[in-house]
Amino acid sequence: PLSAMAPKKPRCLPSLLLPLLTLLLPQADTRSFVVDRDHDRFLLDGVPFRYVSGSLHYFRVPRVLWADRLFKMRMSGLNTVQFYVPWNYHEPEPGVYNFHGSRDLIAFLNEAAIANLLVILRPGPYICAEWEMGGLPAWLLRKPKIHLRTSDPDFLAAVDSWFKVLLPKIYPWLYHNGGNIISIQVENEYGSYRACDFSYMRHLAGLFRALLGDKILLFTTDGPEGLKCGSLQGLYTTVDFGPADNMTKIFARLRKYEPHGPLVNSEYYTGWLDYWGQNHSTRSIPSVTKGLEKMLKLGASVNMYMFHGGTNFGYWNGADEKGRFLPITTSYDYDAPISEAGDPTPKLFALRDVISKFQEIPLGPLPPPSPKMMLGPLTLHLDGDLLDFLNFLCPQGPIHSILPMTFEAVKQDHGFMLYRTFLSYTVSKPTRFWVPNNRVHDRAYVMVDGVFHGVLERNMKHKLFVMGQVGAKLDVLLESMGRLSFGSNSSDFKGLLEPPVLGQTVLTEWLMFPLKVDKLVKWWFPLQLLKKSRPQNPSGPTFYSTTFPILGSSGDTFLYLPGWTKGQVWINGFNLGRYWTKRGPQQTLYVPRPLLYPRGALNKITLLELENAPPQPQIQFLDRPILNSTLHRTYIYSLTADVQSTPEPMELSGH
Ligand SMILES: CCCC/N=C1\SC[C@@H]2[C@H](O)[C@H](O)[C@@H](O)CN12
Repeated sequence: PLSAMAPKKPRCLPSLLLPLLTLLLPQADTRSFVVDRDHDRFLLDGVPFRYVSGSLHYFRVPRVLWADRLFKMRMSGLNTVQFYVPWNYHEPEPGVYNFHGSRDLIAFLNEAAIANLLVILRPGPYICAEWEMGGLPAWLLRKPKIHLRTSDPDFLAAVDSWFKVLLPKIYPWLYHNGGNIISIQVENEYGSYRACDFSYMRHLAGLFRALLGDKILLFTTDGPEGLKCGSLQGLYTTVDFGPADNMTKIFARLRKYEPHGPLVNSEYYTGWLDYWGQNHSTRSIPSVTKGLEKMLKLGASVNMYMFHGGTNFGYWNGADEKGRFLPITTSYDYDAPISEAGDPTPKLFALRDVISKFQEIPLGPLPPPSPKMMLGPLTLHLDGDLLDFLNFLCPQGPIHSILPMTFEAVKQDHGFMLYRTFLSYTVSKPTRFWVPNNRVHDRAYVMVDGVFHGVLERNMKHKLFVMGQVGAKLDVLLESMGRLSFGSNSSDFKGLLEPPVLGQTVLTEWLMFPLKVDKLVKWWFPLQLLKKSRPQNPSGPTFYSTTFPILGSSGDTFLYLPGWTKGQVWINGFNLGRYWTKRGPQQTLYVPRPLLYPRGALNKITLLELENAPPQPQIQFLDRPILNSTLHRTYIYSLTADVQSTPEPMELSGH
């Protein structure tokens, strides 16, 4: 692997010069990155070194765009890139590993080296990151009593097995071995987790040492309140905080754990995350640049979280729990210096100016924003109700159980599962259908004989009433909105976690259909030819699609779905992510140009609308994002709120 900092060996040197040059180059045996406690600094190859780093998550950026983003980070004056390794992204099933394509971690390390960036690696096993289950694989929950992030033997066995695959892969990339990885984080903000299990942290530290040797710098990161349970003897202690926090107080608290050595902020927040149904988060440029300058003046090493946020494609978003369940949006723009579409922002140039006061900035301009494309409006045709395709979505047929089973119990990790039962008596008047104790995880779309009746949602007190003849099909489509990635003191199982109740009758005898929606959407066969010819419902889970060519010049674009409610989008079979136009604040989905076929070829877009499509099922592609639809009021009310006091439904302001 290429070393990020050693000068590149020039090619075809006269043979007599090569030995001399080799003497000048830092070789693997003289390469080092260490803490100099006598002078409160890092040393790189024996020379004082301070990293100015930025976070970029390869798992949130298509591989073909990695080099572009890393180059822009280097040109911004950064000398290091920090990123997580999500366990669930690479081990989809126990013992099944995927390091190909946009999961090719080694290729990303090499791209960082080519961009002349050192690497701070954060392999977890838990990473938080607003990522599904904080990076832990959902299949861990197939053992329902497992205690995540503790010395639970089942959890440690899975962790050991994973790290015995991952860590040997990165060993050659450690800086002292000739690579660009200068330090590695153990766990993530462990001090914020209730367990405070030092046996677990010691196990991880021992495992990392056993597999990576004793030269690599291992560290921990915690918020200021988490240092007690998050730090560990032998691991360098670092903190995270943002522009509004009291840096003096926090660094003073850090000094109680690291009396000597460089001050490090491993996550200096340049922006913040967004939740569906909440306002878009931003951090002002003056506040962010002021904090960075103050830290650099102190001689601290800093990683800016995020420098480029990217996108939660597919079902990969995580969620928080702050009195209620708050799923993270598809966009992870994070109001970061490099926008979700990879464009330098004013915040980047302002930060670059600050960095230039402390270290050399690469000469040359930042690339301009990428070309953007507008298209449409396009009219989609209705392919059919989701129920029309049940045999194709669940070819192996349903699983029967007296009580409903969770996603994890049937080994469905993400997406959707249909729960079906039959009315054992005629319900002749509107009767409440509900799930006790808020055990809908996370959204349930209710149909009676295929007719959509409404939605039940986690942490919501929706009232839903149904009627039907004896023997009528009662279908409940469950959607997982992403597992808790932070703050969870319990495992976030998905599905109907308790049997629903109709009136006063607990409903039993269920069929579970795990749905392979992504497989069906990828099918070349036009969906509408598969459906039974019957009148379609005006609402409820329904597939729409169309094909379209790009006639003019192509470019990045932003899918806009005015009038649609909530659903999932695929472009040319790629799962672009969730949309929730009705709830916001995100109104558009970023479509990277490489996903689109160039002139002449037909592109295909497929929507699974879960509630209600607009009268005219049209979509557009805009040349700019809409991430901050102002929410006057929201539907969000917690389980304990009195329904009567709930504010009026939200209206989205236009832009
Ligand atoms: C008060 C915030 C505590 C949760 N920590 C957060 S929210 C945004 C970031 C990312 O999740 C990051 O992965 C965490 O390590 C720290 N952090």
